[in-house]
Amino acid sequence: MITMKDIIREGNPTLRAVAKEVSVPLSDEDIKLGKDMMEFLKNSQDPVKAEELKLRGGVGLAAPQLDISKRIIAVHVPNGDLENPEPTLSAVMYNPKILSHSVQDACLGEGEGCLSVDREVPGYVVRHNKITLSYVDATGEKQKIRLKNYEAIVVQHEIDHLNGVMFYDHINPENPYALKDGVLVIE
Ligand SMILES: CNC(=O)c1cccc(C)c1Nc1nc(N2CCN(c3ccccc3Cl)CC2)nc(N2CSC[C@H]2C(=O)NC)n1
Ligand code: NI
Repeated sequence: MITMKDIIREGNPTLRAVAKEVSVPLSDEDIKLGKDMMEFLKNSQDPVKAEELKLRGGVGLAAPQLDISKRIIAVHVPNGDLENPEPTLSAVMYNPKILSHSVQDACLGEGEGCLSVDREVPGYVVRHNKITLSYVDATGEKQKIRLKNYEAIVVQHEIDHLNGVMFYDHINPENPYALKDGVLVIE
């Protein structure tokens, strides 16, 4: 089971490497890794398990954060409405690729956090508001989906990890809260 000790932190060169595509059909090893990554996210969002295992909450995780330089991400975005247990997006994505995106940009009003960054880095992380994404799912099927707003932000953050990009690379050093006209701020 994955816990915080398995997650590498800034300074580890794997976080700055470009990860390798996984071969399809998926190996048993890559399928198990995807399952373990998804289990970590669910545990991290469970108050009892997160406390027990001392996990930081996350809605996304990329294999390079486990010192595994493979193009695998897991995302598990709970529904904002606590009454509704259905997540708005839950998937393990192999070889995810952004095919196209909106002109419209967006950012999280509260900035972004990362399980591999043990510090607050304030500022707007401007990303595409909408993306069209292809990936191979855990059954080996090719998928093509469209995402927007928070889900799109999370997936872009995790795909950045596959390309050695950290969220704060996108923050304007002169003015971390500078925003061009028309950027959607997502609260
Ligand atoms: C500096 N200010 C901030 O971090 C920040 C501050 C306030 C609000 C937001 C919205 C912020 N931003 C931010 N908050 C999150 N979480 C909110 C808490 N949540 C969570 C925590 C515990 C249980 C269940 C859950 Cl659901 C887990 C997810 N996650 C991300 N990111 C950036 S994209 C990948 C994603 C990620 O999983 N990071 C580890 N950013
Ligand atoms: Ni991250």
